Formats: sequence, structure tokens, C-alpha cells
Amino acid sequence: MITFDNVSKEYPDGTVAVDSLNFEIRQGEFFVLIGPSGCGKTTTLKMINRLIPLSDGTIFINGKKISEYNIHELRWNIGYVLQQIALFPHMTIEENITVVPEMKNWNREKMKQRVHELLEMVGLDPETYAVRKPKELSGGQQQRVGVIRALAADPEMILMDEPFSALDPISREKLQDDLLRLKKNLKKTTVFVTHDMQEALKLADRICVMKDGKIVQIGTPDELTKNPANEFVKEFLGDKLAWDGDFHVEEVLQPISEEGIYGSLSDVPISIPLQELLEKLSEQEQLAVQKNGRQIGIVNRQTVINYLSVQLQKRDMPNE
Ligand SMILES: Nc1ncnc2c1ncn2[C@@H]1O[C@H](COP(=O)(O)OP(=O)(O)OP(=O)(O)O)[C@@H](O)[C@H]1O
Repeated sequence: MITFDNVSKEYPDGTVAVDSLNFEIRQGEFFVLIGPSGCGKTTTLKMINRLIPLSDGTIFINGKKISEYNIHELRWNIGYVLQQIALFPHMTIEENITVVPEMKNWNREKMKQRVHELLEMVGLDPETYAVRKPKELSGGQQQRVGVIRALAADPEMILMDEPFSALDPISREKLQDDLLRLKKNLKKTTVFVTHDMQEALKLADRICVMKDGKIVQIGTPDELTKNPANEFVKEFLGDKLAWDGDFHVEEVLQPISEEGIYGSLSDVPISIPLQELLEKLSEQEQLAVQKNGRQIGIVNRQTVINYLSVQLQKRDMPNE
């Protein structure tokens, strides 16, 4: 259990990143921190494993102040997954996964068995992948290794900071499914940061919505969608839910070409010059896709922007 007791963080330049946070993350719970950019999610997360010192208040883990834990003991007990996982390039996947178990002096046999079990859990064949180097894996596969590496030494809890946000939408969805499976099997206390409400609703036991360093609402996905605390939460939920309606933009749109975005929804072709699409989306949050005057889907601005940025990255880095 993680308890925030009146926790605040003011950075040296005077920015108050989080302000008087009081909440509890329960044992075995999958807890999602969500909110717009700059609302204090990452700061909140990094205070838990003491990567960022608190300015005020106290965080307790299982009733003991985090400042009273030995720092190594604390970090080993808390798996940590970042957006840009940094696997050691010169080590094999197996060596990467066993970095912490190695430090904890696990014996060879136990480590081998653990690597095998973890790779299988995320659908990577151990015979093939354990001996590979990171660069011989796709971005999505590397991210999977990042997740299981955080689990390798069987930590009591896991912190995840937008672990899938750099991935293309399809890999992202696969990893979310993996994580759902891991969640059911492991029942570990997990704190997961995202700004994607769809992801939060899919994964969370409870969601904590933040704004300007404060908590706006904490609740289960069901509680949030049925009883949003205010307009802010409603808005945050609203467009994401609407977008989930009929289709996913990534299923519809093909990678961009210079001229525009092309794709099809079932048998309905969509062909819209990129400039025109962006102009339309700069005026409105969502764009309805119509066929014969009937709305058949909605394209959400943020989703298109995320999608385009992934595609542009891929285009700029064809070998990545
Ligand atoms: N080292 C720092 N020094 C000063 N201000 C900082 C520092 N790190 C973060 N901040 C500020 O603190 C606030 C909260 O930042 P934080 O990174 O926790 O937000 P976030 O919700 O995780 O944002 P994002 O979704 O963009 O990652 C922001 O206003 C940010 O500019």
C-alpha cells in the first residue's frame, strides 16, 4: 500500500508541480494517474521511488516512511518502466532482464527459469529472443522486454511512466493486452501514468484524474464514466469515449504519404489531403466521417496528431 499524506513538490525555480496530495493506492491495485501535460503525474510517480525529493508531506509504503527505507532496498522493490526504455545495447535480452536479480545474487538456474517464464508471458519465444541483442528486436518487442525487466526480481510494486506512448497504435494495443494478462496473473501494486483516457479505462482498477498539481477525482472506470466529478473530467472522458465509438483511426488510416492520408473503413474509402484534414481538426476537436449523409465514425484530433507523429518519426528514421 502506498499512502500520500499532504504531499507537495515545489521545484527550485518556484514551480509548484503537486500541491497537498492525499490519497492511498491499495495493495495489488492497478492505479492510473491521468491528466493533461504538466499536471504533475511524473512528479507524483517519481516521488514514490525517491527519484524526486518531496518538499512537504510524507509518502508511506506499507506504513513505513519512504525516507526510512534503504534506497537500494526501496528501488529494488519497485520496478520502474519508462517511455523510452533504455536496454543495455551490448547485453543480450537475457542479460538485460537479469540485471537486478544478478545484483540480488540469484543463482543461475533461478535466473534462467525466470527469464524463460517472463518472455513467455509476453509472447516472446525464449529460445529465439533470450540470446538476441536489443537492436535485433522491434520497438514494441523492446518495450515488452522493458516491462518484464521491471518485473524480473519480483518487486512488490511497479511504476510505469507512459510506457507505451512512443509506440505505434497497434503495438500499443498489443502491449496493453499483455499488461492486462500480467495484471491478472501477478496482482502487483502498479502505478501507471498516461494521458490517454482510453488506455486508462482499459487498464485501471482506479483512475486518479489530476489537474494543475491537484487531484480532481479518483474512482473506478465505471464510477468516472457514470459520475464524472465536474466538466473537466467529463470533457476529458467525453471525446475519448466518443472516439472509441465505431472505429479506431489507426485501422482506417494508412501511413501518410506526402500528399495526405488515405485509407478505408470497411468498404468506405477515405481520402483527404493532409492539409485539409489538419485544417478541419484545428477548428474542431473531432471530425465526423460520413457516408451518404450518415455518420459512420469519428476522427479525434489528438488521435490523429499522435498517429501522425508516430508515422513521421518512422519516416524520418526508416531503420528504427
Ligand atoms: N525539474 C523541474 N524544474 C522545474 N519545474 C519542473 C521540473 N520538472 C517538472 N517541472 C514542472 O512541474 C510541473 C509538473 O510536471 P510533470 O512532469 O510532473 O507533469 P506531467 O503531468 O507528468 O506532464 P507530461 O504529461 O507532459 O509528462 C510542470 O509545470 C513542469 O513544467
